[in-house]
Amino acid sequence: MASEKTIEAACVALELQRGRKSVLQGIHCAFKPFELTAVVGPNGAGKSSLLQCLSGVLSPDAGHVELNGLDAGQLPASQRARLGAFLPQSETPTWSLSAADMVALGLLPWGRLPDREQRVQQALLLVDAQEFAQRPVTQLSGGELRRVQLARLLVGRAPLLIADEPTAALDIRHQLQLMQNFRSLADSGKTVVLALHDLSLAARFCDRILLMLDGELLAQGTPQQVLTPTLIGEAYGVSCEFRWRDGIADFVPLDLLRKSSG
Ligand SMILES: Nc1ncnc2c1ncn2[C@@H]1O[C@H](COP(=O)(O)OP(=O)(O)OP(=O)(O)O)[C@@H](O)[C@H]1O
Repeated sequence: MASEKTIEAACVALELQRGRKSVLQGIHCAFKPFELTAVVGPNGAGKSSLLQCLSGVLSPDAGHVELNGLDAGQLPASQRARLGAFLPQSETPTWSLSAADMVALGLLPWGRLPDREQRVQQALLLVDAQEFAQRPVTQLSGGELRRVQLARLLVGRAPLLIADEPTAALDIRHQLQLMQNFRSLADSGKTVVLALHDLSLAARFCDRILLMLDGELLAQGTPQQVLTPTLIGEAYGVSCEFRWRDGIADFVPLDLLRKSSG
């Protein structure tokens, strides 16, 4: 199990309570090798909570996560870390370690690999952050730091990659580069799950979309099946149009359908 090259992850009847609020209800979904999945939905819909359960950061109150058919909650933490890597939505560094050292933290689950330095350099290159390698992470801009944190996610060997809003702080060039990287990683057999707010990027790069609303899965399927004006209207309360041109989706929000509650 520890040396799995590909992984199928599944959420089975997940329920999660945070404070007094039920934030995940009856979640059933599966994530497969070679697939890039976007989890989308309005603020507070439960995307981060779902990703935190999938990665093992949170334990669900009911239901479970399966990794290649085994209950992930029963696996030792070290083994689970080798199977799935997770980038949380936000994280403020408190030590002034170098960017290269921060990236190397992503290799901890594998011990001291002989090609450690090479892997760190390759991961920094993937996110265009080689020039920051020796800079203290406390002195980077928000987007620069995010790219270093993304390199830490990408540096390891885990077959499951989970990232919460990975494009949020990035400029458009680095957003595009990152989504191309995630696409290539999925094409090479990784199982990739991203929470995204950018529906154009989700439609263009992802195989599957999970649309969440109020802790439930409102819809799941291909971008064409899920990103429809009806479903987007129901989830976000906006009217919209998707324009497709040469496989590139352009999501255009048109107007508010109801007063936003968020
Ligand atoms: N630590 C917490 N304690 C209590 N409630 C929480 C906590 N974290 C999140 N929540 C609540 O859980 C619900 C789901 O939050 P979650 O962060 O999963 O949503 P999200 O879809 O990722 O939102 P966003 O798009 O704003 O990041 C929200 O109602 C939120 O207020």
